[in-house]
Amino acid sequence: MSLLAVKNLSRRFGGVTAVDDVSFTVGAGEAVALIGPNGAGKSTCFNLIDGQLAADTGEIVFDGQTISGLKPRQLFRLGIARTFQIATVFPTMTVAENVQLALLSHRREIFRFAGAVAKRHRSEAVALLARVGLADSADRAARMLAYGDVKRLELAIALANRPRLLLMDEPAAGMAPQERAGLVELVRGVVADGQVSVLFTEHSMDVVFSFADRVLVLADGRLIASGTPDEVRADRTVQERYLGTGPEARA
Ligand SMILES: Nc1ncnc2c1ncn2[C@@H]1O[C@H](COP(=O)(O)OP(=O)(O)OP(=O)(O)O)[C@@H](O)[C@H]1O
Repeated sequence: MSLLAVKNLSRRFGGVTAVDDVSFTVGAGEAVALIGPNGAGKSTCFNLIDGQLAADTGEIVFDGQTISGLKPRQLFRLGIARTFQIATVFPTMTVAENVQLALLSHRREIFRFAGAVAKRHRSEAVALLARVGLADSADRAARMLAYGDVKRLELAIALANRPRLLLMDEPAAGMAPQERAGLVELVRGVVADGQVSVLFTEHSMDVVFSFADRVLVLADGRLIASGTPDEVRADRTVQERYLGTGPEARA
């Protein structure tokens, strides 16, 4: 059974059909890329899946349960987490405290222990930081981190909530090629560990083709292709409508 099943999802904004009868699945332990040109409907799809937007029609099923209409916080509790293109961390807190805060939140202890973040769940936070290669930075202020490391911290924060599905908005945006490769390797490792599936949007084709098990291509709100990276790369429609005209094609 799929972990996530999106069925005939549609959402309009005035005269624009941002997502138009889109259906796809994400299996347990799978990394799936959702790609397409600007305005294709990728963010709207994410906003529908994580409950920020309501669909006009269609259904979203997570782990066998219909989740259409649930609020972001309820979905978060069910195990759907999201990282954003612009990383969201608390810059004046230490790297470890950022993760400790997420652990407090996950355990619903945030109101009881908010004043004592520095003490709670420290060793678990450091273990999560080690998983993303940031253990040595545990006691630095988050604002001191290089951009690529902020993205790693954001991943550790997301993992603190033990998600089963991680939605990643352009995880490699703004990164140098070497940082990108490091992040891909890291997230691949997390997926390979089991338990977490990833659905991500990305404009960097090197990330898409090195990371995704499967690729979904949107254009004008419609799913125009899906398949393995090789299948999608070879697809004439995708080449014409996206890859052939995208920035990567010109690079
Ligand atoms: N809140 C909104 N109000 C009106 N129109 C919207 C809104 N959100 C998205 N749209 C429109 O829906 C379409 C799909 O937008 P969306 O942001 O989902 O695309 P995208 O594939 O994520 O693009 P990008 O790669 O540029 O982030 C676009 O035409 C956009 O202008």
